[in-house]
Amino acid sequence: MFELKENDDICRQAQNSGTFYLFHNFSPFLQKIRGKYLVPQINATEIKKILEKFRQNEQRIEDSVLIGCSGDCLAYFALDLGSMERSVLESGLEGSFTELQQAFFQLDEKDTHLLSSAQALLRWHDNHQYCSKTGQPTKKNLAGSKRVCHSSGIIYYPQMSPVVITLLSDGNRCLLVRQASFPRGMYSALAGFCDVGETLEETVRREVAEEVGLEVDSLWYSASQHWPFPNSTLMIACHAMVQPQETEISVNKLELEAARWFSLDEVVEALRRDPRSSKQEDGTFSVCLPPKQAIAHQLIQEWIKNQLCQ
Ligand SMILES: NC(=O)c1ccc[n+]([C@@H]2O[C@H](COP(=O)([O-])OP(=O)(O)OC[C@H]3O[C@@H](n4cnc5c(N)ncnc54)[C@H](O)[C@@H]3O)[C@@H](O)[C@H]2O)c1
Ligand SMILES: [Mg+2]
Repeated sequence: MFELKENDDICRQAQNSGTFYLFHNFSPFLQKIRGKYLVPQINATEIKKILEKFRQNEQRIEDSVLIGCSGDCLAYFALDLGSMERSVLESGLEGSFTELQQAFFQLDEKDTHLLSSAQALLRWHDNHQYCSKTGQPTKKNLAGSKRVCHSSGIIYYPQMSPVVITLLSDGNRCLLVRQASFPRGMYSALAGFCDVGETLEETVRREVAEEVGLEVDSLWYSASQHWPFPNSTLMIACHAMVQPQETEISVNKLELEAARWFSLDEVVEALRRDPRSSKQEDGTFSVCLPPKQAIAHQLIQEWIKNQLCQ
């Protein structure tokens, strides 16, 4: 990856043997076969044919960005054809440009990872076309790993915002929260963006105090994931404990709609429930939890495992 990022000539060669994922205004090109989404992988020759068919300059392939590399050094690229007519492209390519969020939870792990990195990188380039100091256009290197303002020499690198997500426990129960924007009935672990200069531990303690008014006693790291919604974040997942005698919650209603402690049985039952069928006969929604693709799900699974091992 380093050579591909740093050397435009090597990257150009890799484009000729690489695999491309197409987007249109940040929506990936997908095919739906027997109810399942497939992510077509297109090679450089096919991309050039598509560009030729739609009377686009072959050079447009150089607008693509590098999003990864396979074990046997096959490079993956993403190309956004947003300036072209969407419906014409779709009928020519026999598939459709689908909102990432719509397909995300039905795709294979490798595809979700590549498509979310691709969308984040394409968005970053779209938002950084001008130097914020000089106002002059910036130019991307071939791989898309940076943009340079040739007037000031400033180099811009793609960024993600760090977010901590914490599953809080009092030893017997775990704390789950919901924002008004979550799907009905859905509860998740408590999340918050890192402030500049903060350590992850400080963010966990501050967010827990701000959102539910509790004091974290101890915490430990679990895992991380890139999360593309609504913008590119690096989710850093932690477990944390409060003292069992200090569990009274004070919900910050500006940030959360609700927060409460859940027993092991309640969590196990909620995890079994399909979020799509959590609506009850009286119109209310049963508690449901994030799907397996979200790191919150992994934290909850780990907590259950720990409780069962006690
Ligand atoms: N993958 C998962 O399992 C999972 C679960 C829960 C939340 N999340 C994600 O975590 C993210 C953060 O959670 P939250 O909304 O509770 O955060 P939060 O508690 O920090 O509240 C969001 C507010 O923080 C401010 N903010 C500070 N820095 C920001 C930045 N860089 N970008 C946007 N807003 C910023 C804004 O005022 C925003 O309204 C969300 O984007 C959400 O999608 C992911
Ligand atoms: Mg939050």
